[in-house]
Amino acid sequence: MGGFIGSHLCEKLMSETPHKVLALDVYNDKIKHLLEPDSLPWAGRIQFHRLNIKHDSRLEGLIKMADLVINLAAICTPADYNTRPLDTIYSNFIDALPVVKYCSENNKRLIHFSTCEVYGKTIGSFLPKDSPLRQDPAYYVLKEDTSPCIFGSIEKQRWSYACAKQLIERLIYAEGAENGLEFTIVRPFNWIGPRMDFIPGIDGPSEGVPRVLACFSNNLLRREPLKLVDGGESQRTFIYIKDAIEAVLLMIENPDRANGHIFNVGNPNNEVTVRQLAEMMTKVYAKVSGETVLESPTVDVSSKEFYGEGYDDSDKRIPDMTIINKQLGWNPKTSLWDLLESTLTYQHRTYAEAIKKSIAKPSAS
Ligand SMILES: NC(=O)c1ccc[n+]([C@@H]2O[C@H](COP(=O)([O-])OP(=O)(O)OC[C@H]3O[C@@H](n4cnc5c(N)ncnc54)[C@H](O)[C@@H]3O)[C@@H](O)[C@H]2O)c1
Ligand SMILES: O=c1ccn([C@@H]2O[C@H](COP(=O)(O)OP(=O)(O)O[C@H]3OC[C@@H](O)[C@H](O)[C@H]3O)[C@@H](O)[C@H]2O)c(=O)[nH]1
Repeated sequence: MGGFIGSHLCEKLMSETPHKVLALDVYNDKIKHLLEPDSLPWAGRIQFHRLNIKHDSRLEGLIKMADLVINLAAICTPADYNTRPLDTIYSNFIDALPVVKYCSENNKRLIHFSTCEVYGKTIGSFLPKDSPLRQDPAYYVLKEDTSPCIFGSIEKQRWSYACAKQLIERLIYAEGAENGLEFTIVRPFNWIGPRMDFIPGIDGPSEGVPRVLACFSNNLLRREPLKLVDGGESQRTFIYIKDAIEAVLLMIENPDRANGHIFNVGNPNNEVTVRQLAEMMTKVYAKVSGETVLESPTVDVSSKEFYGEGYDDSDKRIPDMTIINKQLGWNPKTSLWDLLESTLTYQHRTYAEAIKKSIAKPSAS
């Protein structure tokens, strides 16, 4: 609950609902503004417990106290999947097991965060480059109940994350089928917004590689070219975190319509290639910061150089919205331009000064 999505969810639950939250995480920096000072209107409704779900005897007791458990804890940055595959698999599968078990044994409802990466690559990506079928949505739109999960070979350790998430989904589904666990599985499609990940060298390790929004924000803030991995040809649909949180709230408030379902949560109207994302972020950042655009705003880099051996990629990710639309009547609202404008305004306000200072006064090595 102390990460990017968790912080936005806590904010929503505090400001718009009467719910109480027991927030568990190893860090609380992103929810500090909700915990202090004691005079906040929701003081007493949110409690933070610093614990690692991997090994903490307090976990079962805390689950017993709750009506609903939301599991967001995971390693979920692609730079880790091929470089720390063991940690990635343990985090996304093994460490989630006690949460599922305690929910099942204590008859607690569980909302578990999976990922759109469980779909892997599209069927269309295996067709010849010039095949007209590549234009047919049947070959690329991702549907919860019919699309297959297509991963690369075992050497492509990129898929360690997707595979672990798939197995925990199957386990939760089986707990539902065999033991009556009440569950909802969420598959987020590139949720982005303020507080996502970290800016290397400012509030995270200098050598760290966060997800694309933070990588590109860091480049823009430092006036460096944005790095396009393997030409930036992969496609993604990006959704504003605040739109996505509305969907999670509907799941929380409507158990009868959400239980037993797997939901894609994304914005099919916001599709771009990574290259187009870089171009748009460059324009938006110039607008919100008042700074000029570099002569060469992007630079190509190979995935081996950027992520190391064993990287692979999802080619295209368009969520089918039929199930979430039917069950919860939810639709995303914010355009990519608008969500980048508010997010990059936040990035500029939060980090520009700190970056300037760090450049002027490099830390002693
Ligand atoms: N942001 C997205 O677009 C996206 C997309 C697909 C899936 N997801 C999934 O949503 C969930 C949340 O993602 P996020 O974007 O907020 O990432 P995040 O890294 O900001 O949040 C994850 C949080 O989990 C905590 N955590 C990790 N392991 C823990 C442990 N063993 N014990 C206690 N806390 C632990 C981390 O400290 C962090 O605060 C993850 O399960 C992720 O796989 C997110
Ligand atoms: O600096 C960069 C960073 C990233 N990229 C590219 O941008 C694309 C998006 O990268 P992200 O880091 O946002 O991560 P991905 O979309 O590949 O995966 C994410 O998807 C859903 C979640 O489960 C996870 O948060 C993560 O696995 C990839 O094609 C990546 O290669 C760049 O071209 N340059």
